[in-house]
Amino acid sequence: MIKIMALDVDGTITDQNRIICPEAITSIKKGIESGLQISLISGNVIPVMYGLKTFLGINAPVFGENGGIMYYNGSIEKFFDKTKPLEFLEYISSRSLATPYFTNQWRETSAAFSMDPGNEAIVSKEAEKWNLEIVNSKFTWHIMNPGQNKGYAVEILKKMFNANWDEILVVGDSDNDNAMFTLPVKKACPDNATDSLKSISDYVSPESYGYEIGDVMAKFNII
Ligand SMILES: O=C(O)COP(=O)(O)O
Repeated sequence: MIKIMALDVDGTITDQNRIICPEAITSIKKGIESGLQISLISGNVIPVMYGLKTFLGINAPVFGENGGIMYYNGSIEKFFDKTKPLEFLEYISSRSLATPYFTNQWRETSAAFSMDPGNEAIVSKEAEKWNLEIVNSKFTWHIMNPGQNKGYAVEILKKMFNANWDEILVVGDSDNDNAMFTLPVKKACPDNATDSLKSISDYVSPESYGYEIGDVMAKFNII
């Protein structure tokens, strides 16, 4: 039986323009009413996650910056530091390889940027030299510390709610969701997910951009 459902945000409960899907909100509400713990794990910043948790009535902790920071029970917990990601961002920006993203003013554990697709290989190589990780959410590139990823957040949820791996269901659509899909949890994705996530999912919904949430819940006998 599924006890915890961890959802990515952008592209999973929203469309390509980040507009939240009303059907996803309804499904989340039904899931919570049926006794499920629902968490959101995003690359986005913690003030946004705090807003989503508050206004959608999310009951479990929410995570920002790909698992680097958590909001729960009125407090924020930071698991990583932003010093090195910011130094790296300064370095690649000074070489005109990247443009810092305005949301960095609210980031506490990582840094975000945009870049020309032609720069991806060189920036990845540089990040490796700096012992940092870069990942793309399809919306933003993120610079993170080693071990900072959405899988780290799922492990925190597992401990917090004393769940077995097979009692956790993750749903995501893009590369920054890979780390939670490599855990021995149940995995589902919308039809708009990357081929790599689809290939390792237990269930690929025919629905996309938030419409899959209700379908996935029905598939796993949640609602
Ligand atoms: O990169 C972002 O800000 C959003 O990322 P998400 O797909 O993890 O929600």
